Amino acid sequence: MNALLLTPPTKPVRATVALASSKSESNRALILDALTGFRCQLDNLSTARDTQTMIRLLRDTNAETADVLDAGTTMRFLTAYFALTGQTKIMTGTPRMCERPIGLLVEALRTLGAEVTYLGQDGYPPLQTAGFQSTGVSELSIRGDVSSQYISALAMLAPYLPTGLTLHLTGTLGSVPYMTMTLQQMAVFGVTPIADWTAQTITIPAGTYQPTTYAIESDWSGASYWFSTVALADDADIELLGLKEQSLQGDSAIVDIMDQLGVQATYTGRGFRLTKKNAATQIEVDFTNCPDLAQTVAVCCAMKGIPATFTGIESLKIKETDRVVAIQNELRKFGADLVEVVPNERYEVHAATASVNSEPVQINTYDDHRMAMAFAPIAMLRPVVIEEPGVVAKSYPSFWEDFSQVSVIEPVS
Ligand SMILES: O=C(O)C1=C[C@@H](OP(=O)(O)O)[C@@H](O)[C@H](O)C1
Ligand SMILES: C=C(OP(=O)(O)O)C(=O)O
Repeated sequence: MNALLLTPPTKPVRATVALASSKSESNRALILDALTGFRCQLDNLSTARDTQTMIRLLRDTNAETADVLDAGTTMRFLTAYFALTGQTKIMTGTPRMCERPIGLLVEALRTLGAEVTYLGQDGYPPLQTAGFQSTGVSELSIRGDVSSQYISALAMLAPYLPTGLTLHLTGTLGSVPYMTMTLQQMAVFGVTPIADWTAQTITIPAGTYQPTTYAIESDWSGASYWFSTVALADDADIELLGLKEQSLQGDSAIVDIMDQLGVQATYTGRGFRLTKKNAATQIEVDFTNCPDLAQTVAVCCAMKGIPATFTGIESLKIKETDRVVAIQNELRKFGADLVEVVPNERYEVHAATASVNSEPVQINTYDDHRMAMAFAPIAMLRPVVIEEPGVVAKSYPSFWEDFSQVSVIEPVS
């Protein structure tokens, strides 16, 4: 087995980290650029595999098949792109990707006039797009409580429909900042949608994106592991480069969450400096709008011994793995847990009980980059072995190189 042993620092933690840039912002910018005929200048595109896959698949116009691997945004955004631009393409991905639902998006694309056929199980990839003939539909309803990626995908393509599109979102909305990010990026590229979050409608006018220059910000989801590192270390001072004071990314919510877990974040003009402060004795967090932070915060609370109540984590079950189960399995190795107290609604994080100076604990990563990165900060307290560490390539390929600034890392078999 391929694994890394991470051991606790022997001196105060000091680091300056050039974070990976946001794969979410990058993947939107790439779709918008493609719709201008690739005439934009995109700066600081992410090195994340999800973004590199998007670049490759957009360029490879003659290929019959687009294999997105495990990239959710790439699957959802490209399905809408190929379907509504009338291209014939087989969309597929890893076995897990073929278990992640796409039925709501396909239904919407068919309503608009796209020909989409499932090649395996209905509602899931693989599928084939094969032409577009507008039905003239200019309004549709879609659930907003499964994945915001379906809505972002439709919104980005909507200006190219004959009369634009009004989306009526039903149910309790999740991941709203990701939709806002989409709409704000569309506006930068020259088409401005109007969202009414109370009425749960988004109106996108017909139009065309204009060539522009766009610079991608560093990734706040990737920043979260550094906040947790500071929260768990005895003495830490870390600067994260490339983050903006006002971000498009909802995961910048990590600043307020970690403020309660003992991390002071101060804007430096080129990013954020993280230092230590007093922590709360218990916390309550709703992850509806920032689901990718749940693993980071669960591990941090458990290891700091701060009891926490979590809501808004239902969508974790349909991500790279069932993240609720994965967190539970791995936290239990430390005597901690994530306990479902109200089914599908409310969870409690129970603190770790395992003593700190014992043998390394082996962490399974479930083909999920965030499992590897969320559990790594435990190395501030005790040795851990992270299995299949290469999973980080999905969003943050240089994570281990960066983490070697704060922990001794050695390969083990
Ligand atoms: O649009 C995006 O870039 C994303 C939206 C979120 O997914 P859901 O909308 O499925 O929650 C998030 O978890 C994912 O990592 C990236
Ligand atoms: C859920 C994630 O990504 P995606 O849905 O794009 O695969 C993630 O990066 O945590």
